[in-house]
Amino acid sequence: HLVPKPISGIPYNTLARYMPWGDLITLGIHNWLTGGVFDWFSLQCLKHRSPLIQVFIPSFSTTHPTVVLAELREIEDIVTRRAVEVDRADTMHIWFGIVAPRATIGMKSEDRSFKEQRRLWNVVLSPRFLEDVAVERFGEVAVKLADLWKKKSNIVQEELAFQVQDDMRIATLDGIWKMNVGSELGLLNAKLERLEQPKAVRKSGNGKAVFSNTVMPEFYSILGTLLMVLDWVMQGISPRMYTWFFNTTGILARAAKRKDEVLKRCIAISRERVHQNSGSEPIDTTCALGEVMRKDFSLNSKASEAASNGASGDDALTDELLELLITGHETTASSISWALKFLTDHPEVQSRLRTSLYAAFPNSTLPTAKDIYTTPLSYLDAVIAETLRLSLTGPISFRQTLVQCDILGHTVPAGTPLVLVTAGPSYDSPDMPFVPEYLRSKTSQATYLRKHTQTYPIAPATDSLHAFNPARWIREDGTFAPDAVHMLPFSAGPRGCFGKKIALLEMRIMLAVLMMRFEFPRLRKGLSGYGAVDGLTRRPTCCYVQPKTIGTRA
Ligand code: HEM
Repeated sequence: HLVPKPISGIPYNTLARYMPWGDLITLGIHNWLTGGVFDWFSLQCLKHRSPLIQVFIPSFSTTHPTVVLAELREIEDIVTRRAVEVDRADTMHIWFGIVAPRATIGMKSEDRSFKEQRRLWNVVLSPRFLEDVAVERFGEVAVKLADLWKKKSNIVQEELAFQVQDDMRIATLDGIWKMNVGSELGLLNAKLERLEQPKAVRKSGNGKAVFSNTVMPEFYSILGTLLMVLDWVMQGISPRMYTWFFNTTGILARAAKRKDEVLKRCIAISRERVHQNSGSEPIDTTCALGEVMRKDFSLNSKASEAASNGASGDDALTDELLELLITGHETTASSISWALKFLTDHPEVQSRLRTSLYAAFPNSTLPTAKDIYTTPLSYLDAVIAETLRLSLTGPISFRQTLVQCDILGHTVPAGTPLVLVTAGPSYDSPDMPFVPEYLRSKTSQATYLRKHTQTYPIAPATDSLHAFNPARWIREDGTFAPDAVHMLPFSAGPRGCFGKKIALLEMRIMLAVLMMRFEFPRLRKGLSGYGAVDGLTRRPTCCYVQPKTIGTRA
């Protein structure tokens, strides 16, 4: 046999045991034919009609099979209550290690550096930072994105549609940069300026326009190279081979060097400002880095520690900052793009959303970002929840068993990689075999008893789980019901999404501003496909809009 010994009793593809690359070839073919990777894991569970299967993927482990779990209740139990047995997978460290080896995303939760970094960066999740800094920064970006689309639609006289994934990506990157670093990255500005120049439209016809390329600030291409490397390493047959290739060709080294120079300069400026003020005053509340430096300063002066090698060392800070820039823009860009697609294809939902926003903000001007953040907006929250449910932006979490443990009645050895399919058959294929209670972990059973609730998705009987219907998240009294459908789009527990609060506030502000400034008419079939490609997230391949400016509120 060419792959590790299977775990007894857990289904697997028999042929894969006799193939040098195990299941990787079929996964590769699936990816080549469909652009998907994440859904392949769900398909294997459906094929074996089991929520627990094993696959052989040498790039995840050459010594253990990879166990795939697609059962939401058990996944939630593992990520929230079994952190002593299961932690972040080594593969994540290999993948992210290529661009940010000291970033927490790849570290085990018990690592000292993980704890130190998190202690510093947790400041960005404080209610004060979210309301005073993050909301303001994303508000500025949302308005600028709307200005860009207004200009674009004026140029095409509101008669042609255009793709927006790229605009979304640069807007979310501008936003997360501003929130973290405080300065302008200038990507939306560059696009706005390009529209002032001749030949703003490269080509048009068939109901759509393609705008000319823009020369972007240097950091954009540096980050683009790092993301390309990360994408290849994550999806490639052998992460080590790609790491070697990118290292020997110098592609990675050049981008990494420039990235270090840029980010370390930002760190140095923030540190200098805090030191000049002896760290005592809340001087730099305009960005995360300022907050982190202030916290670092006070921790270090209390403990009289040197600030050079720990979490506050520049290398560690640079990697963590890069991690947040990467995880904090592509995820939200994909999710907001999916939301726009769903809303464009469901005019009745779009108009109900707009009406609810007008009711909440009856004045003729646009509400401020803070108003959008602090006002109860049930239907907007429902649209966001429904988008997250259906878009499957980050449908998989990677873990690894630290010790031998039981999963759904099977003994899984220590060191086994786990692929947790949060957005898989357990909530969109109700015909998966029922899991008897006795097979579940003790903590899962106890929680179930305590909650006394049905934890599987409960959709109204008349409504298909595949339909985009935000109303399923609205209670009879009109309030938002966050638990209407059991789902984990951000995973959960100590290693769930660090940026969940930021993502939700960003989606709220962006969608409210865009919906109050534009109508997005339904487009012809060729412009509304639902194809997707998987990279760091599941991204739509076709996301056209044809924004029509709404008069008085613009
Ligand atoms: C709609 C947008 C987003 C979605 C759907 C999403 C989803 C996820 C998921 C599924 C994970 C894996 C969790 C696990 O392994 O259990 C994750 C991790 C993470 N996310 Fe997000 N995310 C989003 C936005 C953001 C934003 C805006 C940030 C940063 C500001 C961020 C930062 C992170 C970080 C740092 C991790 C690693 C956490 C750790 O290792 O402890 N995410 N995210």
